[in-house]
Amino acid sequence: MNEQTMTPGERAANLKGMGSSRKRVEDVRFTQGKGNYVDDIKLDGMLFGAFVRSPYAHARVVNVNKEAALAVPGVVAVLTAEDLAPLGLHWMPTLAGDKQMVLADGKVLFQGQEVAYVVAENRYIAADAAELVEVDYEELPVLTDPFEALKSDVVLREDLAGQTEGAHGPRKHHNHIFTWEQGDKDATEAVLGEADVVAEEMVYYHRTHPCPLETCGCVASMDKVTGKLTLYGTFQAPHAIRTVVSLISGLAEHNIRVISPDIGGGFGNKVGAYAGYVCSVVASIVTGQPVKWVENRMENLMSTAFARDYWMQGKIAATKDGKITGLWCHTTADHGGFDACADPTKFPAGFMNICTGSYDIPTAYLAVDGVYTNKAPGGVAYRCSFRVTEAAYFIERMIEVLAIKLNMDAAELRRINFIRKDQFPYQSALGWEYDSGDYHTAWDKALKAVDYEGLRAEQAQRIEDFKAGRTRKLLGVGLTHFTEIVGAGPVKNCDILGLGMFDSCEIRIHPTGSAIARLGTISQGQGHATTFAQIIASEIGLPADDITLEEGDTDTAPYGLGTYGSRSTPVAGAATAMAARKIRAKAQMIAAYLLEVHDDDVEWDVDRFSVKGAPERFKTMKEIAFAAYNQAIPGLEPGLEAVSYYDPPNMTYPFGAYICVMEIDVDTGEWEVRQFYALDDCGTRINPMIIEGQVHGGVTEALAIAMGQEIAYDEMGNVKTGTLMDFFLPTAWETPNYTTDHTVTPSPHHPIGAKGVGESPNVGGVPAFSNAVHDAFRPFGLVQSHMPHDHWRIWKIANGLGMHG
Ligand code: PCD
Ligand SMILES: [Cu+]
Repeated sequence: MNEQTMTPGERAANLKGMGSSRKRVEDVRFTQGKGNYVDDIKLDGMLFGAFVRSPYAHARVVNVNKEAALAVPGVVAVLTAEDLAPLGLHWMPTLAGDKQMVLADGKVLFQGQEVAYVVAENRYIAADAAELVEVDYEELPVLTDPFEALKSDVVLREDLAGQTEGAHGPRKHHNHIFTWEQGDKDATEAVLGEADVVAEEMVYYHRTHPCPLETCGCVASMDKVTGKLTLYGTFQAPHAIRTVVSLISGLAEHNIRVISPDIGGGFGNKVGAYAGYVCSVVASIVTGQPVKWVENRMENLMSTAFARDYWMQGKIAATKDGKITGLWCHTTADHGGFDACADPTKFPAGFMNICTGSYDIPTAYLAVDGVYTNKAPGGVAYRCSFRVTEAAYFIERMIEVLAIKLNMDAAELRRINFIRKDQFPYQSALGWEYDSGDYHTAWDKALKAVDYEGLRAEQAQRIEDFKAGRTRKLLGVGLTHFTEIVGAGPVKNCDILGLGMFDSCEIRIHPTGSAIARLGTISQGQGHATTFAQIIASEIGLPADDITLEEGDTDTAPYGLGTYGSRSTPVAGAATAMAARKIRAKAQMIAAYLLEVHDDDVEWDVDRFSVKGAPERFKTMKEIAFAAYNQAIPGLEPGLEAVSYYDPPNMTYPFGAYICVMEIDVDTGEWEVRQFYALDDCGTRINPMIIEGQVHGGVTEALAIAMGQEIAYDEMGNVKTGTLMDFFLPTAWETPNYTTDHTVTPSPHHPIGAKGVGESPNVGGVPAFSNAVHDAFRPFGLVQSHMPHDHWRIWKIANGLGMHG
């Protein structure tokens, strides 16, 4: 084949552009063990830092004695709040505008809180010496229940005592953080008062943890000669970290270089700033040597950002034939000892106001109260963007509860309430403008794929058999139709610490027709090097294999807000397409010059510009690239590169229909997923194989959360699930087979029509699994029970329903 004879289709396939299941280019390195993670970084004279952490959930720190630790050979320094205070570094601002102690100053608020930081020649000495730091604690009463906390006389945050205004408005109580209200309270209450039917329920989404394979860590290296600080770390938002480090340390931002090397899974855990980063930076400045800090698994589970812990009281109103007329929700959000949620500033409960879901609900009201307790701070993500998982779980449970009350089929109840295709762009009662959707088509496709009618018939037979004593197993059909909101976001309403949430891409085409692109985002396993090259390949006609992608080095990448909230495709993906289009526009002028025709007389054709009406006269992108560096073209600068900073006009609203078929043994509480069907609509699909991988991963995490995973505390505030012996991570053994499917409803405002997908499977998966458990017991009277649905809890449901004789 040569360039003259190849058909446009063949030339397009050669590019491996959008729509191709191009193999992940990252994996050649990863599968050979050649990844380069933070812990692989070894610098000359590097020291190691380890924390002394509080064993108590609430206690006064009366005294810290470092002497024994300092006497250990190889120990270089032991830092406490007292050492940091004169530098103003004993606290740091959280992403939610709260004040978090870097090292405990007089008091600890959760088990595992950082009290002292030991710096030593290696990790072993640091750990041994940390054990020798003597801390005198005076125990205080512990509050682990947010409802109790709001009533208690015990003041958790003494530093805020008497402060009636918080970062998000007035505080009602000394353990209260904020109240956030959306929608129309009076109108919603009026609707509830007049409705034919109102279903009411408390929906609890337990506390869990992203638990990436690689824990959090960093290496701080202060070069005293150049005055430059290099900070390597597991950062999902490297540029934001650079700005934060500059603001809190006083170092000029141009003297800080932040590098995120390979990241072994982020899942939201690596968005925030941790005490370990600050202490490592200080230690490197003080000692003049590089300092590494890497958490162990227990530290990661106990002290870094948790997810969820939302108590959602709901009321849903409907006519007697099932048309929903109103939704009311009051959420009590347990934020732990500091408010460290990673939400855009104006959204203290994230995008929880997407809780009207996929339904056309005319009137709604949402209030969220954030509360301090003696638990670890965080409250970020874990495949949910900003509290979207909680919102989807809430509405998908409320729909089921309403179906019970109406004695209706839950699939039909959804169908009659879906936002119709012709209603998009749809204005929701809680303030969002959904960009596009076609819920009915997706729903019908899903029900048909699993033979929904057949399943219900089988279930009816099973119930009969169970009642007649012929089986001890129940069958549950878990339905979910979710609507996600990703791509934060428009600078007009989304910022983190004042930084607008745009994103960026810079592309440079080399003379020989290959390229490098740099983005403000950072892959943690999503495969950006593969997919973003595909966008460029389609846009400018150079093979994806000839495009290098680089992320995560703030000295080279354009400023961006990072990767979380499935924002990379909606925001940086859009920037990538826009930058590529700038290049194509310049290429058009170069081509016209070379072909000696007017700019308007050439047209784009896959990988080249050809003369209109004379397709045999053309210049390929490769030829154009060379010309850009080799010819003096009148009126044009040499070179071929472009940068785009993209501020999206709106979020994108991916959606999906998930169905889980589950068998449950009422005597043992054991469950088995017989079938799991996941239909996702993320608009234009860049790489179908990567999407499928994202869905497999996200549904598996959903299985974990719904069926067993929990960060549980006892009444003393001890973390009961601080190891992987107790914290459920599914292995291949527990993971069922998934069937993936899709529809394509492009985003009307995104340059290539793509929406995010990474979070969707978790948002949709959790309610699908949970609804399956509930559905199995529905015929026997179960309305609502709390996750995680481990064997013991399922057994208790069966027992409570009198099924054990
Ligand atoms: N339409 C479409 C979309 C998408 N895609 C693809 O897919 C992926 C994803 O994307 P997105 O959705 O946009 O997202 P991003 O931003 O990138 O990412 C993020 C996400 O992602 C996920 N996934 C994953 N994977 C892995 N492997 N690892 C990890 O870590 C992770 N994480 C998780 C999470 S959690 Mo957050 O942070 O919580 O908020 S959020 C999140 C990429 O590659 C892309 O390109 C395609 O293809 N197409
Ligand atoms: Cu999230």
